Amino acid sequence: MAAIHLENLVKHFGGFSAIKQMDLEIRDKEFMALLGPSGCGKSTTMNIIAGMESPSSGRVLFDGVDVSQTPMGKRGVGFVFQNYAIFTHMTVRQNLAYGLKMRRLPKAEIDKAVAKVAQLLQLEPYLDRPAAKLSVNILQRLAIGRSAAVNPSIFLLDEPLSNVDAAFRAVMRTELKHLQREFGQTMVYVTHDQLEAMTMADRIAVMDHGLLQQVGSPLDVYNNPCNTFVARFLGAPGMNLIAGAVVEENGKLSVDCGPAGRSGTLAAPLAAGVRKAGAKDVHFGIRPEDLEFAAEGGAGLVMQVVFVERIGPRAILHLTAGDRNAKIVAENLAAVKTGERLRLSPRAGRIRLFDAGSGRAILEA
Ligand SMILES: Nc1ncnc2c1ncn2[C@@H]1O[C@H](COP(=O)(O)OP(=O)(O)OP(=O)(O)O)[C@@H](O)[C@H]1O
Repeated sequence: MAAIHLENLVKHFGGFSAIKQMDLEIRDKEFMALLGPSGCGKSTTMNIIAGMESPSSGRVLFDGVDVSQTPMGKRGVGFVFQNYAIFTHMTVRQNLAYGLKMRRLPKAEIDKAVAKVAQLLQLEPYLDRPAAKLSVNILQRLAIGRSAAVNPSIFLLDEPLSNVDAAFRAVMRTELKHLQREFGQTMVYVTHDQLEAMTMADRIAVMDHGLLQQVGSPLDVYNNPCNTFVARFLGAPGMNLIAGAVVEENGKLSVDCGPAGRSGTLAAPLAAGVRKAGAKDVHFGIRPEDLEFAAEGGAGLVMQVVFVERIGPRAILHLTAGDRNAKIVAENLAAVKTGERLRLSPRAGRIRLFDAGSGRAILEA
């Protein structure tokens, strides 16, 4: 068992609060990504879990036991940083065996563990090479392998792929997930790259300005962001958020998005949520892949194409209507031209509304 509980965590550096308040449960054997923009407090959180920093207040519990005062070396966590810490005077095999030797394990056991990690991380061809001669990609793979070899029940990785090239990063995303399944560790993974978080994590903890914004499965946080920060931060491009005002006509609610026009009638559960919240000024949220072309004369927003960004078979259309902006992502947009006016309607069930004042999502009722 290796569940982690961060309880009422706060961290100040002098007068600056890097973590304002944080409560987070990381389940045993879970792959949890800490995701957020630079400076939001991800590494500080990770360092507190590792024992490299102590919290200003609050507690860190491993399986219900308070480890807040336990020194790093006694916490039994593996840690891999952005900058690989490898002994360059040793071979790959010696690096992989290092932690196991320190634990004075029998040679046969060390050999077995090294062979397993080398196979999982595809380090077999390099085993007898000096680490000093390895490429950056392989060095980082070795850094991960060296920490994994001792099979810590908690494995912390802080931006481990940010220095490796894009193709290798894609390979490592799969390998890391595989490694975690194979070893059954609780893995906490710090990244500002949503693709890494979305592809590997069981759950994502989204942070901003030292505060936890939302925790959930990748699909849940993507589909149901709790506020406008999460809505914008996840997705490439992020969710469209078009300023609007709720209007009621014949007992039906829709959103008037000013120069972009009026949305269709809101579905009953969302309309009930708007009524319950008493929301008036809102952000009309729709993912760029959830805006479809609508028939002329029908309901929907009308916006003009200002830029067509082609990415292979897909394109991102940049749209505007007065001071309102939006983007669509779709395939087969070859015929669309800059300057064209498009009528757009959201895919059924995909509209999200956020209170304009607080930025919080308006939930269905
Ligand atoms: N030892 C320190 N002394 C003073 N300020 C610090 C210290 N460590 C971190 N900070 C500040 O705390 C804030 C959070 O830093 P942290 O490294 O946790 O952010 P992050 O989300 O991991 O971002 P990045 O990806 O850029 O490292 C930043 O503003 C940083 O400058």
